[in-house]
Amino acid sequence: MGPRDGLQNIPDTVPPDVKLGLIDRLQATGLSYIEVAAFVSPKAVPQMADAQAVCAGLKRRPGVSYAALAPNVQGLERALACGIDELGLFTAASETFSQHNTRCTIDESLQRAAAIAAPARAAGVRLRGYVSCVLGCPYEGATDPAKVAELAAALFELGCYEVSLGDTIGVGTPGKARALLSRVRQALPTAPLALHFHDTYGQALANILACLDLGIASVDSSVAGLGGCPYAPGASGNVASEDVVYMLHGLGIETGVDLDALCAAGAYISEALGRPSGSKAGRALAARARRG
Ligand SMILES: CC(C)(COP(=O)([O-])OP(=O)([O-])OC[C@H]1O[C@@H](n2cnc3c(N)ncnc32)[C@H](O)[C@@H]1OP(=O)([O-])[O-])[C@@H](O)C(=O)NCCC(=O)NCCSC(=O)C[C@@](C)(O)CC(=O)[O-]
Repeated sequence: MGPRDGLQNIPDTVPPDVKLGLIDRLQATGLSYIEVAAFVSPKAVPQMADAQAVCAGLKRRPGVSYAALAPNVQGLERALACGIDELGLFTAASETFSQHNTRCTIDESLQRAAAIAAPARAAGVRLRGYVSCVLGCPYEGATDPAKVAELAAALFELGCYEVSLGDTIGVGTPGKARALLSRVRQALPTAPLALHFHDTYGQALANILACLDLGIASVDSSVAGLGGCPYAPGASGNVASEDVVYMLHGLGIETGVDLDALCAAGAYISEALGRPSGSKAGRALAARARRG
């Protein structure tokens, strides 16, 4: 998620060549999915205004899928013109968040997603779904798990190959995350679900660990722990990719990702942004490398 969720909330403009430098380094790690941009309104998210330039500058590698978000047909058209591989369709399990994030109701967000889905699939673009606020909303508080299950099912109906469940503000704890996923699993026993945890309360890794045995093979993360939605006040970044990979490798789970190369990507973007990396594993491995 680094080049998209990771950067969308950064107030200073990050030039396209810095974003492309990050994408180059991420694709060298063995990652097979990189969310590179969002074809959203530049008034809503100014940092994503250069989505076209970023896509035009990609040095594509075989085996890597380059993805972007699109909230409406205008976003679809811009994305298709850029030859994007995958589009992210997004909705939220909270009416108030939906209004803040996309200026429409939840139903309208699904109608917009439906208007994108058929032409995108006809153009050979894969679809990935997102449900935001699955464990809590910054405006409405607790979320009804049944609503999350209903929205995930609706996104699969539209042809998404996978739906990502987003704890947008990072309020989830392992017990609640597991209970939510168990509830969604009742409705969608075999559906390919992904987890998307923000780490606001330091619970993201624990949440992932608590959910791994419920049929999860896909975890969203941002290198250096960057990220946050501009319409989720107080939320911090995604779980750091380096920390997730360190944990999974420690569990003996193969990811295909080179952790040292991932740490180098995290160090690159942290230096470019002039801030310390939000990844504990990234910082520890860098310190160990300096000690020799
Ligand atoms: C949905 C809208 C467009 C509605 O915004 P709106 O203002 O209601 O849209 P509109 O149709 O009335 O158009 C207003 C202006 O925006 C332009 N416009 C309209 N659409 C586009 C487009 N696609 N690309 C470029 N320009 C666009 C349109 O052309 C017009 O320009 P004007 O005539 O004023 O110059 C807006 O609210 C929006 O773009 N929202 C996206 C917000 C966003 O990107 N949020 C972050 C991503 S979601 C997230 O981070 C959560 C996630 C996925 O990571 C998971 C999790 O953590 O939970």
